[in-house]
Amino acid sequence: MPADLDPVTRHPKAAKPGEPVGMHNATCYGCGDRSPHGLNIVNIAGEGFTVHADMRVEPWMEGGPGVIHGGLLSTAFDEVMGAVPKLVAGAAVTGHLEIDYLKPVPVGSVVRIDAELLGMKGRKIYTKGVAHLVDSDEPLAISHALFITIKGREHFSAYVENSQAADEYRPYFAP
Ligand SMILES: CCCCCCCC/C=C\CCCCCCCC(=O)SCCNC(=O)CCNC(=O)[C@H](O)C(C)(C)COP(=O)(O)OP(=O)(O)OC[C@H]1O[C@@H](n2cnc3c(N)ncnc32)[C@H](O)[C@@H]1OP(=O)(O)O
Repeated sequence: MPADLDPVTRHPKAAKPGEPVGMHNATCYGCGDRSPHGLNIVNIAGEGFTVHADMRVEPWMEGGPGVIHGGLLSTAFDEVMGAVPKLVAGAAVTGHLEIDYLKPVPVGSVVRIDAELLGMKGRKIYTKGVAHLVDSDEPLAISHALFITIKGREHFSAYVENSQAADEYRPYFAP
């Protein structure tokens, strides 16, 4: 992370502490409420530049016997940490995501991910996430991720026809 970070302020339209951060997209696998096989994560804005979300570890999320699949946990990190840019900048996509898995996360538990802004430089937004059980502060996994701000229309215009919601998006992407 660069030493000469930019000053950051909360976006005037950002969710207030305790409010849900808006979905990326209704058909987003992470947060969409119209993603039939998705995680349906609800990101909640916190104080400062933080976001958190709880996720019940369902049997279909299993990797090793009785514990969550690591790739699925990485999706949850990507989703919750990916909501942090919405507090400060708007649309952004993941450029880099890394995870240290410290302890298994049991099927049947409720895992909480706490995400925070570490800093911003130009289009680059540096974040950290910690996964723990809702009733414990012991970290089970720690993630660092870099998000890059984008212009949504430009970034997705070549792909929007692949969307489950292409019919609804088409008018917004019309030249
Ligand atoms: C009316 C309109 C309606 C619009 C509706 C839109 C609604 C939806 C809105 C938002 C949806 C968000 C959904 C989030 C879902 C959860 C998060 C995900 O899963 S996202 C999916 C996975 N990620 C990707 O698919 C990215 C694929 N990568 C790219 O597209 C490009 O590489 C991109 C955009 C990340 C950067 O490309 P460049 O050409 O724009 O910019 P460059 O110059 O390469 O990078 C900018 C700066 O970032 C650094 N950078 C880029 N990637 C880096 C990396 N991997 N590591 C370190 N630095 C990196 C570069 O070195 C550069 O730094 P220096 O400004 O020069 O200092």
